[in-house]
Amino acid sequence: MNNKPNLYLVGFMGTGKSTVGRQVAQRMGLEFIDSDHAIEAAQGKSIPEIFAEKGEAAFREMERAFVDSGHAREGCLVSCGGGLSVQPGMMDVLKGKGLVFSLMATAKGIYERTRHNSNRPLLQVEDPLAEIEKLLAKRDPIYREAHCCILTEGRTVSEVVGHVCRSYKLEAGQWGR
Ligand SMILES: Nc1ncnc2c1ncn2[C@@H]1O[C@H](COP(=O)(O)OP(=O)(O)OP(=O)(O)O)[C@@H](O)[C@H]1O
Ligand SMILES: O=C(O)C1=C[C@@H](O)[C@@H](O)[C@H](O)C1
Ligand SMILES: [Mg+2]
Repeated sequence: MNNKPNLYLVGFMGTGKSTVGRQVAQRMGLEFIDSDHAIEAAQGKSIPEIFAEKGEAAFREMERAFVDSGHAREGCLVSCGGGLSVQPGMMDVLKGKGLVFSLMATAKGIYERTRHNSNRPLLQVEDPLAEIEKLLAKRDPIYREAHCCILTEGRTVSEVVGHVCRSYKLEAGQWGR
C-alpha cells in the first residue's frame, strides 16, 4: 500500500481501541501510538494519578496538547482515549489529520469489558453501568461523526481487527482524492 493516511481509532472506554489498534497497526505496517500511554509517559504518572492530582480538565488539556504536538502526518495508527474525540471541535481536527474510525459497543457490553479494571477514573462510581449509559448517550452522536463506525459487540478481537483492516484499505484508497 503506497498511501498510508493516519488512522485514528475513537470510541467509548472498553470498545477495544487499544487492543484492536495495536494488532491493526502491526498488520498494516503503521506506527502504533496510544494517547493514554503517551500522556502517562510524558507525565510520569498513571491516568488515575493524573485525574486525582490534577483533575479531569487538566487531563483534557494534555489530550489536546498530545493531538497538537504530535506525531507523523502519515503512517500512524493512534488509539485515542475514550474522551479525547468528544472535546469540542476535536472530531474535525482528527478528520483533518487522517481517517477516523469509531469502535462501537452497547453500554452493557462496555460494562462487562471494564468492570474488573480500576484504571478508568470516570467509572469508579457506585453504579458504573448507569454512568456508562449516561456518558454514552451524550457521546454517541459525536463518535458517529467518524468516517466509519464498526460494531464490536458479538465479534472477537480478531474479527474486529480484520474488519478495521479491510475498511482502512478501502478508505485509504480514496483518501486525498
Ligand atoms: N471485540 C472484543 N470482544 C471481547 N473483548 C474485547 C473486545 N475488544 C476489546 N475487548 C476487551 O475489552 C477490554 C478493554 O479493551 P481496551 O482497553 O482495548 O479498550 P479501549 O477502547 O482502549 O478503552 P479506553 O478508552 O479506556 O482506553 C480488554 O480487556 C479487551 O481485551
Ligand atoms: O472516556 C474517557 O473519558 C476516558 C477514557 C480513557 O481512555 C482514559 O483516557 C481516561 O480514563 C478517560
Ligand atoms: Mg485504550
